[in-house]
Amino acid sequence: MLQVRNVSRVFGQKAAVDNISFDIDRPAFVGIIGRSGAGKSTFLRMMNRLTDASTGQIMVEGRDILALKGAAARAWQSNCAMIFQQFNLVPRMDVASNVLHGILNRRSTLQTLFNLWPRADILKALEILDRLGIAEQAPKRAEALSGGQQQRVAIARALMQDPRIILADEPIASLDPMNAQIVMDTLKRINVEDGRMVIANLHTLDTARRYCDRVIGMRDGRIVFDGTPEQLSTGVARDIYGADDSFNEAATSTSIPADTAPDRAWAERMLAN
Ligand SMILES: Nc1ncnc2c1ncn2[C@@H]1O[C@H](COP(=O)(O)OP(=O)(O)OP(=O)(O)O)[C@@H](O)[C@H]1O
Repeated sequence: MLQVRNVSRVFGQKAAVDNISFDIDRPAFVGIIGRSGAGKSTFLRMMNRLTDASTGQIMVEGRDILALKGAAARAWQSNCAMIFQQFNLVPRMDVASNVLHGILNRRSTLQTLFNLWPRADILKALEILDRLGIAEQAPKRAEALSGGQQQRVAIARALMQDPRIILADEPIASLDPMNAQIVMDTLKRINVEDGRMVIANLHTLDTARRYCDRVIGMRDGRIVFDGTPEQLSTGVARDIYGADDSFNEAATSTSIPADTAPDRAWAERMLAN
């Protein structure tokens, strides 16, 4: 599905991402972990073409998406929607319009000017909000919602684009444990039920272990771990984070209660049904 080949991004003298390569061959839930400055955001931003790569290729269905220009690059961006730590909604705009903004680039200037949306698009937006459990929030201003609800609106906006891949840059870093769980559950559902690949930068080990099929560990721009959550031992984590023996996993925990979060066993049951 996706082949990352020798991708680097250099800022001045420093390689933020340093010659990384890996393949993802199915619509998996992939977590990227690493300490601050490891290069996680830069990688996601290159995938979404928000940042140019210095060298390398990212091949998707035989096309190097890093080489796409103009309309082709924009089409790729709507195929791999991105969600951010700070939600990036329009605060004073109502929730439904925020969701519809996911397809803003498909509208004419005139439609945009008069805020005209085809009925089918409005119904689709409401359907997505309903699926994510926040349909009743549709008329409210985005700024009136809790952080967890706002992140679900951002996910709804991403789904409006009907993307094959969802890139999530620290999607729960601003949320309390309960809302973090709701947002991670939502991303997992989309991954399992829709078969959309999710690549999420995560700053907590327990979340990566619980929700991901595969975890990639980055340190100083390089991949230093690529394996299953089971292989992500404390020793491996210590190495990824460049920590010493005093490394304490609890310091990277979201405190999502273990007995309530849907885990990979849950996802496997869903897939089996
Ligand atoms: N636009 C930029 N100009 C200069 N340096 C940058 C730029 N963007 C990122 N960097 C540098 O690249 C390195 C990697 O940053 P990046 O944001 O990708 O790391 P990260 O792992 O996502 O960290 P965090 O978890 O703090 O977001 C850092 O040293 C950062 O300062």
